[in-house]
Amino acid sequence: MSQSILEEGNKFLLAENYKAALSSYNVVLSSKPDAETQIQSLQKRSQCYLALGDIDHAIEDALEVIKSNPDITDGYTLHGKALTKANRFEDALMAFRKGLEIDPNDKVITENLREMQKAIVSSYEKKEKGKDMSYNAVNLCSQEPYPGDDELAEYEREIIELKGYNKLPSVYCGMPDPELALKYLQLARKENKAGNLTTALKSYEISLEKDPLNFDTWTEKAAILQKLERHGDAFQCVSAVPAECRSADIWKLGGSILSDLDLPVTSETWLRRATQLSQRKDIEAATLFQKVRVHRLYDPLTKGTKVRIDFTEYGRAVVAKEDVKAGDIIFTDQPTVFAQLLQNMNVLACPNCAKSLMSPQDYFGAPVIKKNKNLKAAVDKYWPRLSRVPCTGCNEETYCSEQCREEAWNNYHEPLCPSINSKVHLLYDLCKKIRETSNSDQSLWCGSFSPVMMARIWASIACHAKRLAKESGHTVPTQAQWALAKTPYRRFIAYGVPGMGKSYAGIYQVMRDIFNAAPEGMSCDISLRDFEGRYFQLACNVQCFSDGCNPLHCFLKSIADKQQYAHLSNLVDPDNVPEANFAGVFPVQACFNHSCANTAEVMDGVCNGRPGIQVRARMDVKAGNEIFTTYIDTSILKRERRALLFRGYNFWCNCLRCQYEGEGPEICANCETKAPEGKHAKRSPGKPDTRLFAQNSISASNQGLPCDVWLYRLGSFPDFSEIPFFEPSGQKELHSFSFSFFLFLSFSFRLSLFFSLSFSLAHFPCF
Ligand SMILES: C[S@@+](CC[C@H](N)C(=O)[O-])C[C@H]1O[C@@H](n2cnc3c(N)ncnc32)[C@H](O)[C@@H]1O
Repeated sequence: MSQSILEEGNKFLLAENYKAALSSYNVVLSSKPDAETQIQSLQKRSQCYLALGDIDHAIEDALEVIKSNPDITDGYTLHGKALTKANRFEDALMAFRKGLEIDPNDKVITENLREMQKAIVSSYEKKEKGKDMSYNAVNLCSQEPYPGDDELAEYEREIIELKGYNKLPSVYCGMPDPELALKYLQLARKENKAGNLTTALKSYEISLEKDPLNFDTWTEKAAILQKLERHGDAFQCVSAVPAECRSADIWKLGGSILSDLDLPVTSETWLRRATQLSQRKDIEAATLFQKVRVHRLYDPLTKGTKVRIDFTEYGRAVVAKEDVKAGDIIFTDQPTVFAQLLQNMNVLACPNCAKSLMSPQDYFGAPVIKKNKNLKAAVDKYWPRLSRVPCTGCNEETYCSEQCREEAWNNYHEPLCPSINSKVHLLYDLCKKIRETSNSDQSLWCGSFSPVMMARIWASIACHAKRLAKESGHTVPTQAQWALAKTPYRRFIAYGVPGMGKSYAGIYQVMRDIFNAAPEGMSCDISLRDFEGRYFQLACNVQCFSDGCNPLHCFLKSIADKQQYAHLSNLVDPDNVPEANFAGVFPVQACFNHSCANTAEVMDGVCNGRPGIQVRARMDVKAGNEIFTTYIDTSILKRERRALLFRGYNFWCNCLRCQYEGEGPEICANCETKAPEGKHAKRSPGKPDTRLFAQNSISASNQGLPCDVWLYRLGSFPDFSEIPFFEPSGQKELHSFSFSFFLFLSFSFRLSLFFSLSFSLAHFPCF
């Protein structure tokens, strides 16, 4: 009976009569059919719901199918399709992934992934095209004094006194003669305009002798002196204008001169005043403020490297201090905070310095070593000697040395050690739970958002604050000491959608519980805003890394020239080496802006003898030019790149390459006409930056060719001039690249995040 109704339903479904089909499947399912019929009906009913736009029910049925038969791909395909329809792309991706784990060659899933990709892009294009959601860096960056600035300002005041910068300049005051003063002022301006600075200066001086109360003259003279690099004298001139009479422009000039005098905190005070007086309209003053701040905070970090940090329209930016050659290591960087990804927690590594602690048994397996005498001899001799030093209070952390144990204790572990904090087990339980479950949210936390990483941020702040309190003879830190302890994290931008913390209420609660229960002097109450801010800091800045020189690498290197052990390297599958991967935030590297034609790349590296990252130039960069890395896989199409960057990082990319490329391989970059079938540009999927689509009528017409010739270029960005023209092949492999660029599977890219799709972004300035 139910079989015949099922067949009837199938006929309706085939005829796209979804309502009738739905009724048939309802009848079948209410008749308690056998397991096979039930699965089939649920599957078909889910399809009907989907076609009728009842996505919730479609999802419900898909989940039932998965529950009844988790080992076939059908349920996951349906689930993924329904989630795609609901615009829940991350969840859909997870569902399809699970299906592909069962059958990596499932063509239906692959096709659905392509459909989903198109849906993502068009949903963005529809909603967002033309809107510039990128933040206005100058307006959003705070001008609040930095913790500890009071002391620095006092120190700078002493220098100003000592050097006499604030002394009133001596002026010979004869008989006041405002008319003559004006004449000389006009003359001075003329000379200044003509570039005769010294003559102009003389005229300003005479003008001031005749009218010493003309503040414009003082200001203009100061500007000339600044140009002549007589910064001390220049500051004396702006100081000659009483504070209450200073215009926004005078404050700005003074701020700029103070910056030249290397008195950044006082310079910031003057520039802050200029910004306030102009009611934040003077972008130049506000930008200069951020430039001064960025230099004072970052110069110590970039000392001895080929780069400096500057402030541009996109906020902080990495700029070449000197000419950089392709292949140069530009700098190395050490994480401010990091944690091992939960995904590979089974690979032992030092939680304090990220050094791999893998033993030969972990790599080869004890039985293999026991059986293979040669291997045993080699590992006995050449495997690096590693210590495993456990925490004395708990079983959660094992370090590579006593030094790391001590450092970890002082820097973050004390408030996170179960022997000290009765609530910390909540964190470890949470991690365990996340590793065991695998819905998309949880997977995110398994990656860059390891809750351990979040906990470590507050733990390191708490340890730092307690240390500062101790140094001042107290047990509980003051507000100022807490603020000072937070300063290392101010380097990381926090940009995202307020309110997201509620989606992770459980994780937030665990953080609160832990830090409320932390030992005296370390306990703090984490507000929801604080939680969100830290979360977005990770979202915008986190970078993956691992020990690039792990014991296996060292071992293989040591035996490389030993004839008798040469064959042992065959025992290692280079694609399957267990690796302890970490997510960290790196202060200098976090200043890199993105370009789809990135001039530098981030790699595993060694910094101060510890695992960290190194940044290598991909091409020559001239001194003074900004250096860019990429946040995503750049081998994908412009449309997808832009959608991805918007989704993950909240900006529409407008890099050189995006400007150069057309809207797609089927659209003319100049006139936006759609190319006919067979005339689409050829791409080479998965090959970053080797083939660039640049089918454009400008180039075509430059060559004297009409727009409808449909040419495209092949070559290496950005050397356009050298790129020859080729005839299109008509190949339509537009979407055949792998989906692995989604989420953070590729460690050479930043860990891109996918859930801050929003239209109400906010900056968290004090983070
Ligand atoms: C890791 S930060 C890069 C440094 C950042 N400029 C800062 O001040 O901290 C990432 C953020 O920089 C901005 N950004 C980076 N590259 C950009 C680009 N090409 N265009 C616009 N904004 C960009 C975006 O707001 C992004 O979320």
